Amino acid sequence: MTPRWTTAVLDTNLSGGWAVARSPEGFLVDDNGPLFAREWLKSQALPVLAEHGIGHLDGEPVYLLELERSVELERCHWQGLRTFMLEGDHTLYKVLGYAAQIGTWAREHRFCGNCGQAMTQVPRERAMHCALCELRSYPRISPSMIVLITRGDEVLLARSPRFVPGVYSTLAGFAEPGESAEDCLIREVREEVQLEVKNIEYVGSQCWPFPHSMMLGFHAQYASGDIVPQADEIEDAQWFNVHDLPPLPASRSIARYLIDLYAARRLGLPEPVLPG
Ligand SMILES: NC(=O)C1=CN([C@@H]2O[C@H](COP(=O)(O)OP(=O)(O)OC[C@H]3O[C@@H](n4cnc5c(N)ncnc54)[C@H](O)[C@@H]3O)[C@@H](O)[C@H]2O)C=CC1
Ligand SMILES: [Mg+2]
Ligand SMILES: [Zn+2]
Repeated sequence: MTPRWTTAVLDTNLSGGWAVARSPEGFLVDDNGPLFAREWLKSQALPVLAEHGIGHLDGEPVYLLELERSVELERCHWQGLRTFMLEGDHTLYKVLGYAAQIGTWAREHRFCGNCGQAMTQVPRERAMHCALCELRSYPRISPSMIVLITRGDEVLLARSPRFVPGVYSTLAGFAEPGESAEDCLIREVREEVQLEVKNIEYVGSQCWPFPHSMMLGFHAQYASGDIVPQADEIEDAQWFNVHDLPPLPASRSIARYLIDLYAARRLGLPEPVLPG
């Protein structure tokens, strides 16, 4: 089956296609959603910082207008990426997630980090280029480990003070330079709950464009130790029985998938599908 959405570096000098507009307040939306006829959108005198050709949706070219600030447009409002993740068409969320990552990265690489000159978009490649010192900057992706630790029928779930009240999730953390995925996982688990784990197994991954994480999902078994939650980062951490789980993260998150997958296997239920 041909995928509905494929990324590409499109020539912004060509006309036509769809466009999405993004400001610090999210994506512009009208009654038909966030996709607008590009020529119409470009005629709206928006404060465009940069335009990026980002790919094809159902065969049609899609562009991003990255705006300096949000503006009022009749019958339109602004909607954050998280809302698109939580509800609505998953393919559209993938388009917007990609657009958000490209928009953020290009915005944050307008000037060369090496010599300070203004950078320009490279034609036909997703890169920013400095003509003075030849530095090329590519989109930033931050690998993060996420792990479900289990002990028989029990799973270890924790709360960050940033979570919605009541919700518990798996442990996660960013890789540091010099670490393997496993090193990172072991360090994060020690830092956040002071436990040791064994039999680490890779399960699957997910792009998490908030703002540029690549989630690498693992399952690990409890080896030793007593839970000691990390001050400030972890508000509470507990063992929960798979028959009696607390409120869990959003269904499209890999955190939820890791929990649902383990629970399904323990309870002999059909396995969930990893949301991309
Ligand atoms: N898709 C999913 O199911 C889930 C995704 N996540 C994501 O995983 C990521 C890591 O989770 P946390 O527990 O918040 O991370 P963490 O345990 O590493 O702590 C966050 C801290 O790391 C630092 N940090 C921020 N960006 C960084 C970067 N790019 N590289 C290195 N350090 C950085 C900051 O000091 C920040 O306060 C976050 O982006 C979070 O949104 C977390 C849980 C579930
Ligand atoms: Mg963490
Ligand atoms: Zn430079």
